[in-house]
Amino acid sequence: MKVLIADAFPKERLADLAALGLQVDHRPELKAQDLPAAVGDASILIVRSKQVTAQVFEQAEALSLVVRAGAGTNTIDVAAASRRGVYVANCPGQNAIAVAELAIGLALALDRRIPDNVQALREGRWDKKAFSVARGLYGRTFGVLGLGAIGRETAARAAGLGMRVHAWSRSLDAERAEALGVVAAPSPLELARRVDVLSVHLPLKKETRGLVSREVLEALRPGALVVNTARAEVVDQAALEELTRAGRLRAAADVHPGEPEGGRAEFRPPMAELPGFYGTHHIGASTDQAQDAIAQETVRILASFVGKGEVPNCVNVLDRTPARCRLVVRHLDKVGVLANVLTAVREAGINAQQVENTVFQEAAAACCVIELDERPPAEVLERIRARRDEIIFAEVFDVA
Ligand SMILES: NC(=O)c1ccc[n+]([C@@H]2O[C@H](COP(=O)([O-])OP(=O)(O)OC[C@H]3O[C@@H](n4cnc5c(N)ncnc54)[C@H](O)[C@@H]3O)[C@@H](O)[C@H]2O)c1
Ligand SMILES: O=C(O)CC[C@@H](O)C(=O)O
Repeated sequence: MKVLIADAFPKERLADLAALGLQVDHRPELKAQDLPAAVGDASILIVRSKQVTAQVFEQAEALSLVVRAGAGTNTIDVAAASRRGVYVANCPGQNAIAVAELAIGLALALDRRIPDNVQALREGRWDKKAFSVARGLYGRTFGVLGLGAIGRETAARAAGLGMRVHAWSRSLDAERAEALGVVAAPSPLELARRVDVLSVHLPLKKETRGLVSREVLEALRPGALVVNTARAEVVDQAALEELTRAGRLRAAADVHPGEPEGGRAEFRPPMAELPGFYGTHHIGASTDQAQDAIAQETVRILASFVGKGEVPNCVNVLDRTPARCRLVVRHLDKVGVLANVLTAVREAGINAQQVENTVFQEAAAACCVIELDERPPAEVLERIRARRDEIIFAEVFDVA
């Protein structure tokens, strides 16, 4: 089976992939626009931030699995993958510590203006007077937006600095907040009203695009710090720029609108030159520790896929099918029994969405649950039950 790796990948893990019997083609220099042609007859594609467009899924007929060697899957056209029955998996949590370390580093850098300090000395300017102005973080309030893997690691580190941590996450209740050592805010807006530092850790989805809106940013206290290591599009960039330019907020971001996909390019993010803004080069996940953890997880996903046909961390299978009812058939575990049941269903023009067969001890009997588009007419059920030499029980249940 062929694997194309279209981004950087640690050397030792390339050997692990080869040891799985995979034919590995490592081409980190590939551009996103070349991917549709480059995938060729590969069955598996591994990418970091490289865009995987619908065209890839339309052209690459052998493609079965795309692994995002990272967390966010917004760079992959997951809907197009789903239409072609291609699995998309990611490596959740594996780079969380690295990103949390950067988020905290950026908050500290903003408070003490560390990059400007360094820059001034590089230019031969001693300015203890100007650089002695800082509020300090201890005892202040740190806001976490999105308490997933990175949000949780960031919250723990902010607490370690002696900060009071408040958080908003869509399913956060007071009990879970207490267990995580944070105070739950009922909305992003209310979180913004409470905090001195706002750190963004939400994935980019249609519901989160612009979630850190002008209203949320304006609700922050004057002089508050905003740190975005998630995705640029989650934050209203025009409002952030305006409020930073006005000196109302200070901001740091690891992610930028229209950032280049490769390692080196000419790029001037619109806010890069503002004195109250620090930008880094989308390096949140770029520590040796994180990259090795990601690569090991990628190897685990591929080992499971080639060994068992199972895809860990798959992000594009439905949790629940659109089925309206469930046909439950207990039957003798013999050749052709399920084919007979499915034939009866098919001849009624009903689509089977999902089929799961579990076998009783001693493998003499089994139970098959078939999720169906619609309720089969009574005569179909009678036809199935009529095969008394193989069917023990058959009934239809509505899916609640
Ligand atoms: N700067 C970097 O290098 C870097 C590295 C890794 C991840 N990231 C970004 O950080 C994001 C978060 O990563 P993570 O590992 O914490 O992911 P995660 O899946 O563990 O956490 C995401 C959080 O967002 C919440 N969420 C998901 N969909 C939502 C929605 N529609 N509305 C509101 N909340 C929603 C989830 O409940 C969860 O709490 C990634 O999606 C990625 O965009 C950036
Ligand atoms: O691979 C990278 O460098 C970035 C990864 C990061 O954005 C992620 O979502 O995991």
